[in-house]
Amino acid sequence: MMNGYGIKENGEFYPVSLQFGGHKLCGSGRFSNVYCGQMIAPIQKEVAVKNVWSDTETRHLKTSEYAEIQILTKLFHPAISNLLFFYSRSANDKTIHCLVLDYLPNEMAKMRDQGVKFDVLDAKIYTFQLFSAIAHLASKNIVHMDIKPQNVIMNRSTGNLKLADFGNARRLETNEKTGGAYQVTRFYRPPELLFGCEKFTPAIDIWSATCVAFELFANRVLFRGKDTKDEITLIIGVFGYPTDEDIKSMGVKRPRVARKEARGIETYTSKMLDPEIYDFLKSTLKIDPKKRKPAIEVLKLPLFDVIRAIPRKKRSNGMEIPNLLNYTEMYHKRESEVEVAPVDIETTEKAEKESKSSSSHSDEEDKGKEK
Ligand SMILES: Nc1ncnc2c1ncn2[C@@H]1O[C@H](COP(=O)(O)OP(=O)(O)OP(=O)(O)O)[C@@H](O)[C@H]1O
Repeated sequence: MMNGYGIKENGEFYPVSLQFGGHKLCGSGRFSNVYCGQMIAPIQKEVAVKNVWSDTETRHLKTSEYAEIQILTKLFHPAISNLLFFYSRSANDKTIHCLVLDYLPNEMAKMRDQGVKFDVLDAKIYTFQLFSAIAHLASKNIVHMDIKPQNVIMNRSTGNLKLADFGNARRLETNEKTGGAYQVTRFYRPPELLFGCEKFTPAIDIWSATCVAFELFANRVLFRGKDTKDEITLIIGVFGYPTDEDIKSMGVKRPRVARKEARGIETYTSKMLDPEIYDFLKSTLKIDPKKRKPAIEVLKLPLFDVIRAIPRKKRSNGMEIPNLLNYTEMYHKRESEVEVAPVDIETTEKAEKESKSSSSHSDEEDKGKEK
């Protein structure tokens, strides 16, 4: 048993006892290990547990104050790997923040590396879910800031998708600066960040999600730049050198690369895709972030009519398209899945501090992950 917290509908935390069955390592990032396995109490569900080592900046924070938890508390949507519970534990005198998250078994990047190809219907289903997730983020004034195939998890059999890893996500109200060119993994980084813009906007996620969607439809990376300059050159080769209006809108200096004629996305991709897919790509891949179609509008495109069709179409594996009709709603209620036990928060926090290394996870495996 582990003392942790659940999240109420209004975002408040409540103390709860957590119990897990066996876990196995199912993914790792630079600063975390992710385990998947069965949760036994207070709900029975397959979950992912992300263990993040606190760094010098976050060492003094309580787990409830950790940024990724703060952001995930504000979100709840079927296309997001939602935060269900959290707890902390200690190992080697370090605090480990543990996030209990919705789990799906297939990571998009791993499938791509294994040579899995998606048919057009599945690519539409996954793209729809990805954009419904970022529409939800935009409705909460949150930008993910690292949308890429490594952070997209799926269930290939049911056709469900969830956006994961909110470790870089930001809230727009904080008016923080992005740090420009080094935010968002290069292939998915929008032009304004490549040109040094320091403002966070939901349009950043629109560009990155469109690059991911292109991979679903075309089974290859859209802009595989070798470095920042090469990434800029590839983008300018397709869309042309930014106009004065674009530069003003982004609030950046003119990029120092050769001025090229725009080849257009169709020519660049050898006209390999259906016209309705190009209509989508052209509505979201705009140099000027203000001209990119917002996610909520993308969901209305004719490209996704097949998802709305009744009776629901069958996918190539014989299963029906998942019911995604309520995905366009921005408000999804957190189920109060758990009877709130009468435990007081102070006692739980004290018990947490005292329960060193009481988890079933191996501290050895988590070693070396300190930021
Ligand atoms: N909810 C989940 N369900 C299944 N697998 C997951 C889940 N969350 C994360 N993973 C897997 O674990 C990996 C690492 O998780 P995550 O990206 O959240 O860690 P990170 O330390 O923030 O990564 P990065 O180094 O990219 O910042 C993911 O690429 C994915 O394969």
